[in-house]
This record gives sequence, C-alpha cells and structure tokens, in this order.
Amino acid sequence: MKYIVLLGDGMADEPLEELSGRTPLEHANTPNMDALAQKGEIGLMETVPQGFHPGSDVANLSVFGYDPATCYSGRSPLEAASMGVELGPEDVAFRLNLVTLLPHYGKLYMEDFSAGHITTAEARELIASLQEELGGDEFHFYPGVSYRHLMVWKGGKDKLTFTPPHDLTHQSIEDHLPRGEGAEILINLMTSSQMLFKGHPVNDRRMDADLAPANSIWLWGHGRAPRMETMKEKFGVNGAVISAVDLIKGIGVCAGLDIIDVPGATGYLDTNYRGKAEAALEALKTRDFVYLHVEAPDEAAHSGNLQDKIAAIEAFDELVVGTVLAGLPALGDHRVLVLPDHPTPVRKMTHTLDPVPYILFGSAGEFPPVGKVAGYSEKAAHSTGLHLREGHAMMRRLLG
Ligand SMILES: O=C(O)[C@@H](CO)OP(=O)(O)O
Repeated sequence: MKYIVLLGDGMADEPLEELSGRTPLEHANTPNMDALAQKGEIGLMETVPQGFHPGSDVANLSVFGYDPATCYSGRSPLEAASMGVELGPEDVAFRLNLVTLLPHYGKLYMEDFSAGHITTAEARELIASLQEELGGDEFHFYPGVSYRHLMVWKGGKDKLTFTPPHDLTHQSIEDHLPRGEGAEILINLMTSSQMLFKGHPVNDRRMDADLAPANSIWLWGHGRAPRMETMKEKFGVNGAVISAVDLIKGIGVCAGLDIIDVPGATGYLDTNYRGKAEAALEALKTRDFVYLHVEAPDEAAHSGNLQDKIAAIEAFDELVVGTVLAGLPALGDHRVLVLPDHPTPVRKMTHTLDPVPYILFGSAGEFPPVGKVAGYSEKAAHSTGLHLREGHAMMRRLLG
C-alpha cells in the first residue's frame, strides 16, 4: 500500500463577489480534484487547535499527524532542522524575514513581508552582511530560501511575543514590534539591519531594476528545539517530504523522513509543479509514504492576487494531482489525502482559523463517498456534514 498527501498551502478561501459568490477553489478549473472528490470522502478538518495562531507550522504538524499541543515549540526551530542548524538547550531560534518597510509621515509601514520575493542568491548576500556586521558569540544568521531565513540567539530569551509580518501588510509596524523580556535587544538588531541595508549593493541593484528593496529584517516565529517521535515510531511507516520551504522540510527531518529536493522547486508561483509530482511517484517506488507540499497558492493569496491564486490552484490540480493520480495505479493499492493546510483568503491577505476541505481516497474503496458532490470545494466539503475537529487524527485514518 502507498500513501500520499498532496497539500496546496493556503488553497482554501472565502466566497468572492468578483467570482459571483464562488471561492477561488470553486471557480478554478480543477477536474482532477473534482473527480477525486466524487470518488472518495470529502469533509472539513480543523488543522489549527484552539489557542494556536493559524500558521503553516501548526497546521502542517496536524496534517502530518502530530498534535501541536504536545510537540509544537515554535516555527523557526522546525526550519532550523531543515537547514541543518543544531539548537543547543539554551538556544532560541527566530524566523528572520527580509522585508520592505515604507516610511510614511514619520511612521514605518509593512510594505512587503517578502521584500518583493527577493531571490535566494540576493538574500544570501544580505544575510552574509548581517553575519559579518552583527553576528558573533550571541547572534548567528543563517541563509534560507528567498525571504525566509534564520537567526539563532545563543542563551537567548523566549518569553517574547511577535507578529508575523504577513499579518501586517500595509499596516504601521509601531504597535507590532517584539514585546517581552529582551525585546529591546531584538528591536536594536532590526534597526541595525536597516542601517546596514541602506545603500547595500544588493538593494542598489534592486532599486535600479525597480524591485522592492530588502530594507529591514523582521523577527518572529521563535522557539527552542522540538521533541517529536518519528513517523516510523508513531505510525510504522517510512517516507519522504517534497517541498521548497524549510518549514515543511524541517517537519520532515524531525519526523525522521527523507527530504527530496526537486530542481526548480521555488516556493513561489513559478515552482516546478510537475517535477515535484514525478519525484513523489519515484519516491513511492521505495517508500510507504510521501508528503508533497506546494507553497504557491498561499504566496499568491498573501499578495492579494486573485488571478495568481486561481492559476496556482489550477496548476496544482493539473500538474501535481493529475500527474500523481495518473502514476499511482502502477504502484498498486494506494491512498491519497488532498487538502490545504489552512485558508489564506485573498482579500484578507493572511491565514484564518477556518477548517479546511479535504479529500480522502482509497483505491480499494476504503473511504466511500458520503452524499453526492459536484466537485472539490469548501461548500461541497461542508455539505457532507463530515467535520474532523482534531485534524491531527486524519493521518491515522490515512495510514490506518
Ligand atoms: O513562509 C512564510 O513566511 C509564510 C508566509 O508566506 O508561509 P506560510 O504561510 O506557508 O507559513
């Protein structure tokens, strides 16, 4: 038996006037997910437990079958695991976004939480400058993917609160700076980065090309090293993770899974959709389980770009779901779970806590349809009346 999770990050949304009351998922042309929804079980599942912030960290931990209430210790420690950065017991890891802040009438506004989706190569130069100027025994800066990076505070404080920058788009940052013990040290680092990045060759080149400058760092998602059972220990399966972003790969590392890097996987709209699907089919030849994650719909939604989100959903359906479903029968009996990790409503430009629509399909008919649906959407999932309140229990159904 082969098992696969196909996850479109942030794919779920809300009804939109400009789509005559349909959601992007309803509006998009998704023949593969629609056909699967008619053959399998669809319903709603809650991926973010009560009291947690609706982030991809908590939501994907749930989909992997881990109860965040028992193992979650912050986003950045998971990303550090992917980057091969060992955290000591006294170390605190922080997600470091390269962002674009906009000065306006004496205030600073979050213009772009991704600094114009800066390239990884450009970002590496800026992170190297940060390490050279501000790094040392206490702080260490590590490059990641595009705008997503890591800072480790040796012997740091962790009774702190932050606001994710993608929750602040076009808002003044002054009421959302780090708070708690040691916050002033972190605010000084952010201010120092602004001085360092002003006139930096990378930003000079970006502004000459009419691209958003990375003119500040933004720290959030902090925490200490997580403690998690592997999926082998939990469910008795081996497997692999396919994703472009360190968060998902980091969960995979902590879960004892193989990490498969696919050329052209960017974590953005231009990712290698088909390549990820083909790599998943190849991986399943020698493994029980694969978790395939595509970031693109979420990035489009965070940018408030409806057409890009629809295009990302359609590409996910055609090139990821379609390719995988066509290749699975050759591998024998199989089970498929298709879902987003959380909604990212394009008009809100950030995540919500709402439950997500899932499709659960078994080639041996293990998960028969409940009622008749026209296709895969939030409304169709709601119509079956199936509602899994503890999303982390879904993995046991898939693998059970
Ligand atoms: O990587 C990130 O910073 C966020 C926002 O884009 O992605 P996700 O919502 O998937 O956590």
